[in-house]
Amino acid sequence: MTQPQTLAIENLCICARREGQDIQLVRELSLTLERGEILALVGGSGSGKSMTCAGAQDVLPPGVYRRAGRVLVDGSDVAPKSLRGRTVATVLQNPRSAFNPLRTIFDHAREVRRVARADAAEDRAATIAALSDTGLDEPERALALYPFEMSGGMLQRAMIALALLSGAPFLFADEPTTDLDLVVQARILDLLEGLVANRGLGILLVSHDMGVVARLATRVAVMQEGQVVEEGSVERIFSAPQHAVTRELVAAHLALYAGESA
Ligand SMILES: Nc1ncnc2c1ncn2[C@@H]1O[C@H](COP(=O)(O)OP(=O)(O)OP(=O)(O)O)[C@@H](O)[C@H]1O
Repeated sequence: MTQPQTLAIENLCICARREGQDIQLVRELSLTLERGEILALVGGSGSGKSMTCAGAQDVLPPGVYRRAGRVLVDGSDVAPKSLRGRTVATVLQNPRSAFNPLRTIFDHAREVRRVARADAAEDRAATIAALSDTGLDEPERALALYPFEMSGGMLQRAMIALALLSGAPFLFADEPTTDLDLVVQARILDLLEGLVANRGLGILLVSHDMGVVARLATRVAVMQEGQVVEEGSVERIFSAPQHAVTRELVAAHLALYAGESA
């Protein structure tokens, strides 16, 4: 089966019901993600980045709903919830909260492979291979570990391994390095970069860290109040930002960078 090359979100509108009124959290948002690229979604806190990722897969929190919008894979309409774990894998900010504390890493891996309809007889070998691909030490031993027995960096690698096991061609990575120390952060970024280069994954990277964006992204989409206000290549966004929000984000990054190198 050939893998899809393009994932498009069109005209996504997400609302929350508050005191009998609809509040728009994401407004007419459209984005296209290609295999082999990292599209960074940036913007201030509350601008709608996480809701966009959740809404595109219909995994919205209670009280929040998708009022409009469609998702297309290689130009064909698909049901957003059908993307989960098959076309799109997700890596979240706090890996500890994403794992079931009562289940081992292998239990999680088996569940991912079940959703991906993979051959159960190969679960163990495939899981060891995926854990090893993420650079986790002693992958065989990691199979039997519970989340509380692992560090944040190990868990983030395990979460990325689960994403690989799903075989999904696209990855939504929502602040994947925010809770990690700088050394582990750099290793996880290297790992994500490698997955794009070696496996041709397409990554939607949600980040508030413009340093991470400058290092990893191919393109950047900037959000404000639920809308994409600017989109362009990473070079153009940093060299000639057009929108006030983009200019602010770039200026804040450059000020920090100047401070660090002083
Ligand atoms: N469970 C919820 N119910 C209703 N509104 C919510 C809920 N969670 C978030 N929101 C609102 O949705 C809007 C978008 O939030 P979202 O989490 O997508 O922002 P974000 O850009 O990812 O921010 P951050 O960088 O802080 O994670 C915000 O106004 C937020 O207050």
